[in-house]
Amino acid sequence: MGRKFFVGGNWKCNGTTEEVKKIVTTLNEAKVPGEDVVEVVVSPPFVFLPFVKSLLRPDFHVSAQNCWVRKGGAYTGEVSAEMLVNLGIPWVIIGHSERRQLLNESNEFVGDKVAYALQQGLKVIACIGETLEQREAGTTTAVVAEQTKAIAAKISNWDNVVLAYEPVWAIGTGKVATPAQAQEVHADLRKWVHDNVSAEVAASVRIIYGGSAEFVDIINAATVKKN
Ligand SMILES: O=C[C@H](O)COP(=O)(O)O
Repeated sequence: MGRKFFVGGNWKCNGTTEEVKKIVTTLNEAKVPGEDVVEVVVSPPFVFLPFVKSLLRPDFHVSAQNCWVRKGGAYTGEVSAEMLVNLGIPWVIIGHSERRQLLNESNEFVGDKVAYALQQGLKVIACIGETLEQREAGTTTAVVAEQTKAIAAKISNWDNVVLAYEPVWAIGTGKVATPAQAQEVHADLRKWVHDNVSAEVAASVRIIYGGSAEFVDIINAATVKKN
């Protein structure tokens, strides 16, 4: 069977109760293929998670944007994987470039977080991606391989992992990666997983593009082409 499509929305540190309500109302009215074809996951800030979960249609799911690296305890300001499980939150984003860059989360720390979240029963959207400097230096493949290696070193079961390729130069910059650029890195990544994890995981793991994207009106594009 082919890999199921995956669509995610990271709301980052944005929103008010009113805005969240509006977005969820819009999402609830959206027409999408069934859950057997595409998984739809939205990732509001922690404080809105239970609220969004309670309003969101049941075929769409919620994700946290982060969680603590180990069991909860005296870690002021943190939210543990156990708490997310307790709230019925199925997904968590780990290793987003904003956390890697602004909060100095290292590859190793991200690997530990992914492993701990998976152990607790969460599904993980693990983010990787290169900076503009790294791309221009021709090290994109090596950088994403190194980031993936740090995760692979800590986990043995990839069933609940989605790899999100998020080029840092195409996040909040107004720049977007072309489909060909994203596809090239995805292919390299899948090859890395094949050679370093297993052929089975390489065939089954979902790799998604998570940088900014250009809106393409497929229906209009098809009409123009037809005419
Ligand atoms: O997690 C999503 C990416 O960081 C894309 O963010 P952006 O659409 O704000 O550039």
